[in-house]
Amino acid sequence: MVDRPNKPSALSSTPGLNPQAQVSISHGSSRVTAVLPTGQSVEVHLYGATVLSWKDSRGQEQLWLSETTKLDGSKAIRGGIPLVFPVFGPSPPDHPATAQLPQHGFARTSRWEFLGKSTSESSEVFQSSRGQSSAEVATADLSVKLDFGLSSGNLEPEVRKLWPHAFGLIYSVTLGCNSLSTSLVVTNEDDKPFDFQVLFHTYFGISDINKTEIAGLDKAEYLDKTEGYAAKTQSANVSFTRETDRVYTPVGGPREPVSIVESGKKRFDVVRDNLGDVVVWNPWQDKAAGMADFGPDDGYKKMVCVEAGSVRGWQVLEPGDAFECAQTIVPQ
Ligand SMILES: O=P(O)(O)OC[C@H]1O[C@H](O)[C@H](O)[C@@H](O)[C@@H]1O
Repeated sequence: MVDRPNKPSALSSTPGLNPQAQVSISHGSSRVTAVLPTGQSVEVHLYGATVLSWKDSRGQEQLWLSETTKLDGSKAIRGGIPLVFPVFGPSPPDHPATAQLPQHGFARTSRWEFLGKSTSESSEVFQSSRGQSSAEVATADLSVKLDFGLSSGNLEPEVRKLWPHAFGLIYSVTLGCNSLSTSLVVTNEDDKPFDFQVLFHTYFGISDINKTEIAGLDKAEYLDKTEGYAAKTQSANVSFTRETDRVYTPVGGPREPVSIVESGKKRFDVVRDNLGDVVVWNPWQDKAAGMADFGPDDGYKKMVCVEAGSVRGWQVLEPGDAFECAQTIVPQ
C-alpha cells in the first residue's frame, strides 16, 4: 500500500495487521520520519535524501551524525547516509563528463521529493518457531519503505548545466525490524548514454575506533587514497591506527557481507547488491579537526564509514535503461 504525503503527519494502519501494528510516519517540510510499532525508527532529510538517524527498538542510534553538521541546505550533511552520485570524490582528470561537478556529485546536495511510503509484512514465520500469536507475528515482520525522487527536471538550473543529462533517480529507504536497506534505481531518460558512479556513504556509529575492525575484506585489492591511490592487497581484517581512506574490491562478491566488528564481536553486516566496491574511511585526528562540519573533534573515535558503491570504474547507462543497486545493513 502506498500513501502519498498529503498529510503533514499521519498514523497509518495496514489492512490485515494487528490494529496495534501501525507505522507512524511524519512528514515535515524538510524531514520524513518512520517509526515501526516495535520501536525502530529512521529519519531522512530531504536535502540529499540523507538518512540522518536509524534507531533500534531500544532507541539506540546506529549511525554517526556530526554535532556541527549543517542541516540548512548550505553544505552536504556530515554523517548518516549521504548518497554519492554521479561521481565519487573529485572528478578524475581523465573523465571530462563529470569535471564540473563538486566532490561526490550533486545527489547529496539536491533537494529530493518524498514520493510516499509503503508498508509490507514479510512472510517469515515467527509463530511456529516461537509460539507467538498471529497478531505478534504481523508486528514482528513489518517493514516500511520510504521512496524519494530526484530527476534532471528538478535540479537547480546551475547544477543541471554541470551534468546536462536527462535522468531519474528513485531512492528507497526500507526500515525493517532488524535491518535498514537503501536502494537506488537510476534511469536514463536521455537520447544518449551517460556514465556514473554511485555510493552509499554510510557513517556507522561505533564505541571505539581503536577496538573496531572491518571483516570480509581479506585478500581484497584496494587503492590507498592516503598514499596517492597506491594499489595494495588487504591481509586479514582492517584495523585503524591512523587516517584510513581506501577503495576495496572485495573478493567474495557483493553478496558476501562486509562486517563491522567491535572488540571481536560482529556489530553490523553490510550486504551489497550490484555494488562491487567498498570504501573504508576514517579521517583520524588531524583531518577531523580540520573539518569545520565534523564535531566533536574527537568524534572520529566514534565513527567509521563503510561505503558500498560502484566507484572504481563507470556504469554506462544506455537511453531507456535502468540500473539498480542496494545495500542492506543488518545489526548483529
Ligand atoms: O568531505 P566529504 O566530501 O564528505 O568526503 C569525505 C570522504 O568521503 C570518502 O570516504 C572519500 O574516500 C574520502 O576521501 C573523503 O574524505
